[in-house]
Amino acid sequence: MALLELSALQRRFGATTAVDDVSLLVPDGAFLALLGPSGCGKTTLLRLIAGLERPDGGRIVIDGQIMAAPDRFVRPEARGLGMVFQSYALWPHMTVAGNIGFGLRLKGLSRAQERTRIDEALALVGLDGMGDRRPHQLSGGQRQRVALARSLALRPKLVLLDEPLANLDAHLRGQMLAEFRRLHHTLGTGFVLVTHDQDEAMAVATHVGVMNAGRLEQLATPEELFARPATPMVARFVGGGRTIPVEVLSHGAGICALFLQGRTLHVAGNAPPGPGWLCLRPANLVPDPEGPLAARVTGTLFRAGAYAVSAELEGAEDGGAVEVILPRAPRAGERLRLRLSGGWVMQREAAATLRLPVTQPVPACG
Ligand SMILES: Nc1ncnc2c1ncn2[C@@H]1O[C@H](COP(=O)(O)OP(=O)(O)OP(=O)(O)O)[C@@H](O)[C@H]1O
Repeated sequence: MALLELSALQRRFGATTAVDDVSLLVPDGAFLALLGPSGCGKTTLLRLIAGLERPDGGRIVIDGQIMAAPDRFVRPEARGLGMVFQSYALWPHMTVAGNIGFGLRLKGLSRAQERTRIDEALALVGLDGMGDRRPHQLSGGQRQRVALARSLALRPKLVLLDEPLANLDAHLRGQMLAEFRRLHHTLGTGFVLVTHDQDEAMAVATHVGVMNAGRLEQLATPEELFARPATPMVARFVGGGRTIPVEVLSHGAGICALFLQGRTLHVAGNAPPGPGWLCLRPANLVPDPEGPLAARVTGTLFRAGAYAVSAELEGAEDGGAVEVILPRAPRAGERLRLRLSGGWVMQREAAATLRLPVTQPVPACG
């Protein structure tokens, strides 16, 4: 059964359409990350799923149950979901156990059952024995774990995470990401994570939905997003990608022949002959003195032990901006020779019609 099914979902605020005709279907046990630039509508979409916003149109089905439709609206507390927010939203005057137990009160459990659920939830997030502390006696990372334990204690079918790591430092963020992944594997609970950090999304998600101006541009596995972006926006947004205008000469068996810098190159793609975009990520351009392409260095940043070099492919229609990773610092204006070790070609016109069929389930990845 599908974990989450959204059909033609709409949410408007005055003249702004925050969520614009979004349809998607994710399978049971998926970890969905909603990714996109600020203001693209990802938080509104999460709030619609949670029941904190009412849609202006469309339908939300969670685990086979209609939660919102033109004639139906299930209240947030009746949706059986867990929610973890950036702010943690813990009660400061209650102990950790009290905070976790608060949501359990409505479940009609006995004191002993409640205690067992609290202890189980604390153990799940690695906070055994901390039930008597108050939130101010915990670190930021520990508070985030309490917020997570509180939602897991309810044994929800789906946990919604709204930028839950935004207040943590890089080290703690890494730890919590590993924790989310572990919990997802061990519990089999579905997760929906809202983030603007693509490394975060790619690290934990089985499926990533990229949003732009209220619309869903693509829903795919992280690997698919990298290898086969559906729209120019996804190509540019994910993984430091750049798009170069090219002329596609022919297309067959998933390979496009294209014309660039006076040469014919063969690159994976789905574009018919005519104007196309060559989508390149830094890893697709390899320095090679015999390489067929030439580019001029325009800037350099030292990053993660290597040089992230901005360059311009010679002769490209729109300046040909690309990024290349070099093991040495290049000279300003240096002419680099490069070869392609990957890339993706898409049609330049009518890119919107190239959207992948997001209403179809995407196979779960390992
Ligand atoms: N309650 C509201 N009233 C009016 N406009 C709103 C409201 N909530 C969101 N919006 C608008 O809807 C659009 C989408 O906002 P949303 O918060 O969903 O984006 P986001 O992708 O989560 O952004 P960010 O990453 O900055 O949090 C924005 O233009 C925002 O200004």
